[in-house]
Parts: sequence; C-alpha cells; structure tokens
Amino acid sequence: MDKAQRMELERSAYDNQQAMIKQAEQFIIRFRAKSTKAKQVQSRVKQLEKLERLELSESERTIHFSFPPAMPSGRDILQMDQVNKSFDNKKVFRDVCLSLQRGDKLGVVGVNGAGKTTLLKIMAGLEAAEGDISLGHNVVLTYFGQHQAQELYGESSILDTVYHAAQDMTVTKVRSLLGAFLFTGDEVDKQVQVLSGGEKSRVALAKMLVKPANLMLLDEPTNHLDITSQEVLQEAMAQYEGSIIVVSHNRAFVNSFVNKVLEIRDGRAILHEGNIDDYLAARKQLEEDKAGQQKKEKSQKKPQKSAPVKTEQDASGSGDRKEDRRLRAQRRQQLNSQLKPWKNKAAAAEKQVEKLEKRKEELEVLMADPDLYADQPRWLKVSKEYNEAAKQLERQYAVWEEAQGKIEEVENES
Ligand SMILES: Nc1ncnc2c1ncn2[C@@H]1O[C@H](COP(=O)(O)OP(=O)(O)OP(=O)(O)O)[C@@H](O)[C@H]1O
Repeated sequence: MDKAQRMELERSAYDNQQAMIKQAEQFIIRFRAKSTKAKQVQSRVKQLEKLERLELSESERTIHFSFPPAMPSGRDILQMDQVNKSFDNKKVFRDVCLSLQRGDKLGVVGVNGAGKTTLLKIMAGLEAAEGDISLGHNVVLTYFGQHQAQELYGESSILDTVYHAAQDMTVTKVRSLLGAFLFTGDEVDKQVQVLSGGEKSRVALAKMLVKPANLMLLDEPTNHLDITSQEVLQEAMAQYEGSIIVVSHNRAFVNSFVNKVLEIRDGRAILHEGNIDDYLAARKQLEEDKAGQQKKEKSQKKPQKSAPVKTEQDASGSGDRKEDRRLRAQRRQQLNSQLKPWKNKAAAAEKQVEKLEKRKEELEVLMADPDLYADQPRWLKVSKEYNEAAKQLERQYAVWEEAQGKIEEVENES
C-alpha cells in the first residue's frame, strides 16, 4: 500500500470514528432526561469513555488535494481570433488572438480595469464578444468567478453542496478538501445561507474544483484563502494535468505554476512565454532598451555644442558623408543590439527543436514495437516521455516563432 492510500485509509477510519462519536453524543443529549432510555444513554456514555480515540498524525493532518481525473482533451484547447470587446462605446480590448495547447497554464495580468475578468468570462462563454472563439476537441471547462458564491443554494449544507458537485469522490475526500479550505469537523454541516461572503466564496471554489474538467478558468481564486489553503491549491494546480487560465493579483501563487503569461495592456493582449518572473524580467529589459533608444535618439537630435568649424572640404560635402557614415554605423550597432537577444533566443529554440525532434523520433520507433506495449510499466514511462517531448517541442516552436516575429519586426522598423 502506498503512502497516499495509507493516509486515505487512516483518515477514513478517523472520520468514521468521529461520525460515530457525534451520533452517540447527540443521542446522549437528546435522551438524557428520558427515564425510558436511561439504560441506552448510560451504555453510550460508557462506550465513549472506553473508546480509544484515533488521532491523526501531523503529516496526516497536512491536507493535500488532487483534482479528480478528467478525460484528456485534444491538443488544441482554446483558439481566439481577432476578438474585440466594448461596453457601450468604450473599447476594452481589440484584436485579441490566442492559441493554447493541452497542459498550458496561463496567467492573465494587467492593471485594474484592463479587462482580465471580462476576457475570462468571454473564454467561459459567459460574456458575448466579436470575433472567433473556439474550444478544442473534448474540452470540458469549469469556471470560478466571484459571483459564483451568489449562485449557491442557501438551504444546502457545505458538505452536501460540494459532495453533490463531485462525481467520483468519497465523502472522506470531499471532507479533506473542505478541510483544506478551512471547514473542519461539524462546520461542514452548516447551511450555506448562514455563511459570510468569504466563506461562501470558499465553498464555491471547492465546488468548482471537485468537478472533473480539463480546462479550469479561475478569477482571483485566492481572495478568501489563508496561506495554508493557498499552498494546498498551489500544489494541486502545479500537479494538475489539464489546462488552467487564471487571473490573480497574487504573484507568488500564480508564479509557481504558470508557463505562459497574457498581458492586457492598452486594449491589446500580448503573450509571453514563461512565468510571471520571466515576464517581468522581459518587460524590464524592454523598458530599459526603449529608454536607452530614446536617450540615444535625443542626443542625436541635439545640436553639437562644440560643432567643429566647417573647413572648405566640409563645405564640399565630404564632411556630411562622414557624418552620414557615422550615423549609419551607429544605427547598425543599435539594430544589432536590439536584434541580439531575439537572435540568441531563436538560435537556442532551434537547437532545442532539433534535439526534441530527434528524441521524439526515437521514442516513436520504440513505441511502434509491440514488445514495449506488452510491458505496461515501460510503455507508460515511454509514452509519458513522448508526451512531454511533444509538449516541449510545441513550446520551443512557439518561442522560435515569437523570436522570429520580433526579428522581422525590428528589421522592418529600421
Ligand atoms: N457589464 C459591464 N458594463 C459596462 N462596463 C463594464 C462591464 N463589465 C466591465 N466593464 C468595464 O470594462 C473594463 C474592464 O473590466 P474588468 O472587470 O474586466 O477589468 P479587470 O482587469 O478584471 O479589473 P480588476 O483587476 O480591477 O478586477 C472596466 O473599465 C470596467 O468598468
């Protein structure tokens, strides 16, 4: 039996005992005053006294949560083409194009009011927009937004609400998840309608997480979670095999699991490879390059304080040619320094693509061998490596394409 199974068993035994204790206590309270039940009440009091109470060890008390498995989607999960959105006459964004693949975990960033929530709702089909938006084959989507809390049924208990949303989860597992979201013991029996706004929001999040899905859209999921619950969610997100699109101001949370960042800025959406740290470093670099460029341009425009006195030769035009040559060389240098990081990036991606394609081919040969299929553990190992290589290959292609696009952009501007 592995550790996870043992933990599940121990927790299940603990939960069963807790339920039995609760029943006995309720019986005692209810019939304490009834002489006809005195014998049964006494026997339960004794039973509770004699009971060897199970304890959860520290590690068992640490809550882990993993998502219920969902069938895998096709390779492409979401495609957006020239999507525009306006409210009344106010444009929120325009020409949003985005293509996400299975396993992508995307963080959406932007200043307040940039349109992050609106974009997520459009992706979830909850908000209309102009343009083409399509989900890939077999994509099963779930969405969590702040208004979900208002849609809970008030008369249901917390446990019932989440348990009914789950398809194949045991009560023990649901309780464990609720524990991760700060509802322990009897609290899970509270009716939803008596809960605070933050508590309702946590129930809505738990309800969403137990539904089997392969694409999760989450809008500010950590808003009402304490640090431990955030960590539980963060770990589960990192291990989740499906795709995630998340809007969150919580940088540490998002940074730990995203592999792409979509920045909404001035009505445009720009895709960056990597996590939030990578995105911020790239932006810093871009801003520094831009500032350096502006400084240079400014200094070129300024008349030279100690302009050399023109000689006859200068007047004949050869001095202007010299200056022209100097400026051209300077411009070339600027261009090269702008192009260099992108050229390096493209070259590195090309190398990776070559390596990954070779490995993928080797694995394909291996996988075509019927002997391998007969050896299930090896087959699983090889097919996992194959999927991973294919995923990485897609990423490297995207990096290469982005870098090539930038190179062309810079060259066309010059
Ligand atoms: N239903 C609506 N009617 C009119 N304007 C709206 C509507 N919903 C959003 N907006 C406007 O669209 C813009 C984008 O809002 P959105 O909530 O998507 O931004 P956000 O990036 O999620 O902001 P925050 O980070 O503050 O949550 C804002 O100017 C907002 O006022």
